[in-house]
Amino acid sequence: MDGTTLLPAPLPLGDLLAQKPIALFLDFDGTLIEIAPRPGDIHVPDGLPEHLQILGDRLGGRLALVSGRALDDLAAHLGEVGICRAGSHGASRLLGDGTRLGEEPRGLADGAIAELRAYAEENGLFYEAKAHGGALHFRGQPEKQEAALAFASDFAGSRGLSVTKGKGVVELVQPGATKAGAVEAFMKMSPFAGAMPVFVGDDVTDEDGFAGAEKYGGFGIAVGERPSQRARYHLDNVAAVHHWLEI
Ligand SMILES: O=P(O)(O)OC[C@H]1O[C@H](O[C@H]2O[C@H](CO)[C@@H](O)[C@H](O)[C@H]2O)[C@H](O)[C@@H](O)[C@@H]1O
Repeated sequence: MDGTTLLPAPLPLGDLLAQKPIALFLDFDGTLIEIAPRPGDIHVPDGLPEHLQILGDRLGGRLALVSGRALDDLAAHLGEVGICRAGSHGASRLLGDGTRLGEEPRGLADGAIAELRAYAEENGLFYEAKAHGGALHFRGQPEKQEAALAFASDFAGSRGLSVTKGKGVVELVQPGATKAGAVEAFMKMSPFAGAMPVFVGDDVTDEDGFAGAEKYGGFGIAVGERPSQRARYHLDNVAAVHHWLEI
């Protein structure tokens, strides 16, 4: 057994809500939807956007999606849901009514994008262009992970970028964007302020979200098999998350 599977399941959401106001932060891939071979292949379950809207109302508006995807990518899959959301690993934020919260992250220079695309093409990887950076996907080809990471580290070092790792992916992003930053930005404002934050996520970058929730007196819930360093609770998979959310 690993560290994550030893973690207990959280109290049912209804019991938590009966105790105190909760602010809920939800990761997207691997948490609300199943992982697919490529970013564009995901299947969004019927009714998910509507269920999230109802959940947001139940939480008095204290619900935010916090994804590594860019916001327009999220919108392409979910539509313009009327709940708070942060994309690009937290760097890009919208309130429920679509008002932008904070500055938009800078994208990569054209030359950098061309180099990343060329590396992906030469090495049989999938390149995902993002508003704030770029991602090299090696899902299904674990033997390519080490070289992709080494390339990304060199590339980032010479251009003042940061590297983030995820499931079958390494990403190059502008420094400073973390899911903790997104939690913090929302927790400083109404209706989130004063509530207990709970962050639910499955991947490495969600550890920042768990830390952000802890900073404001809350906790993280790790999803799936990846051992978590910070989460206090655990849910087995996407279906268990939906069940816990009662959606
Ligand atoms: O923070 P998240 O909402 O979980 O986003 C993390 C990354 O998700 C996507 O990649 C992951 O899901 C893909 C589809 O299931 C999968 O093919 C890939 O291997 C995973 O890493 C997305 O493409 C990335 O941009 C997000 O950063």
